[in-house]
Amino acid sequence: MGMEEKWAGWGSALASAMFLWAMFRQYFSSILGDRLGVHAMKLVSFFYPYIEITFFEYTGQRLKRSEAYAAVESYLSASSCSKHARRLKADSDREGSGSGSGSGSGSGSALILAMDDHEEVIDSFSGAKLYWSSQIAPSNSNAISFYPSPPDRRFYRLSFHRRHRDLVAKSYLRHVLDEGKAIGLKNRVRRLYTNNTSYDSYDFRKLGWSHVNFEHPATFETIAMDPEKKRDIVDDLIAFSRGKEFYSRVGKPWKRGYLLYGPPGTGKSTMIAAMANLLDYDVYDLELTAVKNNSSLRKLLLEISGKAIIVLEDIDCSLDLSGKRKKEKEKSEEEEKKIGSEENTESKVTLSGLLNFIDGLWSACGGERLVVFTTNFVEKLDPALIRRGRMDRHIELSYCDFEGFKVLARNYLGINEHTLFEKIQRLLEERNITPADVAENLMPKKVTEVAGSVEVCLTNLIQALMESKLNSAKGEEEMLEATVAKVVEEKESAAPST
Ligand SMILES: Nc1ncnc2c1ncn2[C@@H]1O[C@H](COP(=O)(O)OP(=O)(O)OP(=O)(O)O)[C@@H](O)[C@H]1O
Ligand SMILES: [Mg+2]
Repeated sequence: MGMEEKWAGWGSALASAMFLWAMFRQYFSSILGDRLGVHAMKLVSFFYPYIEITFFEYTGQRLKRSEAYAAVESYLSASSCSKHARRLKADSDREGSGSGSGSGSGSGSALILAMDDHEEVIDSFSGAKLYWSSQIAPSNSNAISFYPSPPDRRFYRLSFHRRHRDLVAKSYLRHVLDEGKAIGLKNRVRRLYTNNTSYDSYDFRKLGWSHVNFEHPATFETIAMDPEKKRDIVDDLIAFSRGKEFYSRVGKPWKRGYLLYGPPGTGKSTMIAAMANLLDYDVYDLELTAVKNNSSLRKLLLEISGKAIIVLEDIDCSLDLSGKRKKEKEKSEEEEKKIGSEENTESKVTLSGLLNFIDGLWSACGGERLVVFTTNFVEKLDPALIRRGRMDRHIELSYCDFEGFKVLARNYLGINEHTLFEKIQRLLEERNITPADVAENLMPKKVTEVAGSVEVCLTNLIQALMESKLNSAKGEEEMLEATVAKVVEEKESAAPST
């Protein structure tokens, strides 16, 4: 009798035994049944001495992709065992894992190869053979429903002989997870995320964030600002990114808040990009007006990984957060009445929801995150929102000074000095011009402009400076505006109400 026939014989005998067991269990007492169950399992394990471990892609309430699954995926994509896989999936930018890459070229466009569904590979570790398969379990919802049926569940299954149990539990799994995480981190393509307009609670694959690869070239070297201030910010950021132990020692979640404020065009958004490039973090650009309510905001927060900068741009315009919390309460009571009306698609995120997002209990999930607010009008913000501890650093980005100009001249024109610098320095001391305007004037306007282009650019800048507002004149203008506003307000409040 051949080996295959022998196995087939055993297989059918086992199947008959299982069938008889099922019949038996149905008709005899549970106590007897349970005892027999133990013996039946022993019998099965005698003929099938393999142990299986399953790693599902989404676990628990499916809020978050499993880190173990992502690590296994990266490990299998990069490990030598996957070279024997016949069917692979190729993608240049897959969801969530920062997975291992098989091959590819160019930053951000690495082609990621992973085992296709129902593919099997064999790994070996300390003399043991480990069998990995990637599988997909179809959703078993047959009910006809108005909502989309739950999606299929992907998982990896590891099988090994029971004699390797200790080896797998004590060292192999640790090895896979550590290697997988390291590979994932190394091949990570940094991403810029933005939140979708609605969070689909019926399909967890429609996650709250969509992304593109993050490709902003800004660095701290190219930012025009006071060099000492710049050094201070860079040091602070680096200390934060290395501060895991410090934060756990002092009992603080590993996160830090930055408030960047200043007039338009002074480099707030550019600084966020430079921060991401310095620390190698992903950027989550949160559009608050697209978040339905506080609970959606929490779900979004849960999907944010570590090593991330959460950005809320123009926070003063995002929501009506400027009012005091009392006003906010009145407003939300009013809005609560509107709940249920279909036309009411406005965001119902409240100030307290946002405060919880920044430093509530949930905010500690994930770790290693920066929260950055930007605004043009810092005075409009509720003090609770920007108090130290929430926004740990307040950084003012202001009009271009001579030091800033020198950085831009070096970046744009490749020069460290010029005879026109003195005049420009004098003008910069007298007048307000944003770094964005300086940069625009230093940009060559023609492709062919080579000889004399430095003079042309610097003369353009001098011209722009002459046309810009005087510092003092601006100050006076602002004071005048403020006084007029105050008088009007006083008059209105003094007028008898009708
Ligand atoms: N400090 C700076 N250093 C270098 N370049 C700058 C700086 N500030 C502005 N720029 C240039 O000006 C452009 C606009 O700057 P940016 O978008 O960062 O301004 P912002 O402060 O975010 O403005 P807004 O308040 O309108 O959002 C950038 O593309 C950048 O090239
Ligand atoms: Mg901006």
